[in-house]
Amino acid sequence: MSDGSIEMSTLHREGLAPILEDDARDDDALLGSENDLEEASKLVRGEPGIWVWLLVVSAGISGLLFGYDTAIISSALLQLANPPESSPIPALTVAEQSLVTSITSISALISSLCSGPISEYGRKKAILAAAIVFILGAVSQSVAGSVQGLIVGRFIVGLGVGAGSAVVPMYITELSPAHLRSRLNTLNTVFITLGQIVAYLIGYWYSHTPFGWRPMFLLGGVPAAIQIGLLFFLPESPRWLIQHGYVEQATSVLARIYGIKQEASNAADKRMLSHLVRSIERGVRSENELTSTSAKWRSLFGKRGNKRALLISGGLQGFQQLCGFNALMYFSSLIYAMLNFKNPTLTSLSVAATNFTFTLISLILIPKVGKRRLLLYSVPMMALGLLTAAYGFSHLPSHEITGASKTEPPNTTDPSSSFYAYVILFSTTFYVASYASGIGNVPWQQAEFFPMSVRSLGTAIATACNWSSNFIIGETFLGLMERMGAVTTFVLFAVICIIGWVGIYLGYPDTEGMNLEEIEALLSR
Ligand SMILES: O[C@H]1[C@H](O)[C@@H](O)[C@H](O)[C@@H](O)[C@H]1O
Repeated sequence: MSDGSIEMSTLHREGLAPILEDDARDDDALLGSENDLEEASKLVRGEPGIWVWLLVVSAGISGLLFGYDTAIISSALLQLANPPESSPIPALTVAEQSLVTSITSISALISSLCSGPISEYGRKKAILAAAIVFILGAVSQSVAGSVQGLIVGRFIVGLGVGAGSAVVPMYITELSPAHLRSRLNTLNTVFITLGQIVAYLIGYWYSHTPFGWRPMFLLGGVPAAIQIGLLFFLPESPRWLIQHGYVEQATSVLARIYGIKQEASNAADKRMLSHLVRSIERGVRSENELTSTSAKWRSLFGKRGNKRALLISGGLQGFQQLCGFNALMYFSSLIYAMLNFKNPTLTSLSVAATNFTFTLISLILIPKVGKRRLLLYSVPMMALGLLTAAYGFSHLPSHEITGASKTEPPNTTDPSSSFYAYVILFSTTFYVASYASGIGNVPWQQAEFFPMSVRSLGTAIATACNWSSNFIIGETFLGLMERMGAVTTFVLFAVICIIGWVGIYLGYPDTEGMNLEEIEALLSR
């Protein structure tokens, strides 16, 4: 049965109907604390333990690939811009370098928009499709014999990045028990940032090998192949299963997630399970009311709760990129070279390492402090870091980046220059740490804001806001530095942080520990 409806006969077959009917009779009782899945799960919760974490790790490989494929390009470009004589690809011009970098954001933008309809066929299938595309992209990039071939390869890999970035957080959100949801989603960002570190290390490893860019690209296919193997053991999202009438499978997945023994005769356990199923079923019912895509669009842009969800998640995703973090990720070697640091590649590895470390720290902080508070504390720190960096730049003899090959290092015989170079290094590191603690990962928890009926569509649009802003920053950063200078550029990013903070203060709700249905009710108020 895959028409999206749940027949009562199916429920009888599954043996759940009596329990559900019983629950329905007791609805009033359920409206108290039992209506809170979090509370209910505490009553009967065994330990979901390693199983849920393993699921997230398997799905998180898409995050690893996202990080790897977006970061490996900076090391590959260093080689492609200075190829050996025997190279079939002539040295890339600056315009070609920009295109090879940014084409990935464009295809990620396209595929994130298409990920909505694709994930309607199953979250697992969408993750599988992304993994296959990652492999195709890795192979086509590594065998490229021309600039056009490279561009096609980068385009393909971007399709995998975009689809994975939209579907995996949604899968994790739908699979996680309420009390672990934030943490498990942060784990996905930990994977993204780990992928970026791995990319820098592999880039560094192959930096002196002629045509080292080929293995750099090819290695991106390995985790994707592993993920395809692991996908056989991954369950489908219980929400998707219930939506498509597979109540029995959904029940057994939920039982494992919440650490409930399915065959247990324990009434509390059975009640808990049936309650979980019923609560998802409520969401599914609203899904079934919206069968056509146009009805979903109307609901997304027409219903108060959905409009708010879109504004919050899309706004946060846009802000995550417009605050300029990826400018550092992509161009920090260039900035540190301009500041005359001896080994700019290693210095920029410090950006990736700080990003990874503080994303890990936020894994612990988020459940304790809450996402809203963490954002409100960390975003002003980002602004402070940026303004301090601007202050450092203002004391350097030249604070303009005039293109990869034309950097003008500060006068190193002047000791104050190197002092201000360190001011910039420390303040940008501080900025990265503050970014990673909050805005670097919170936006990816967007799926929780959307009710089931418009979740895949809403998530897809919010993710597209991320990729379009990512593209804007990647394309304009060097131009801004060239035309306005580093001081103005960094002050501009600080102003964006302050505007973002005001938006968060006014609009970002505190959803910590709430189940998805409660969040829906909160946003519709
Ligand atoms: O959440 C991730 C993470 O912060 C990455 O480090 C960054 O490169 C991505 O653009 C972002 O979406």
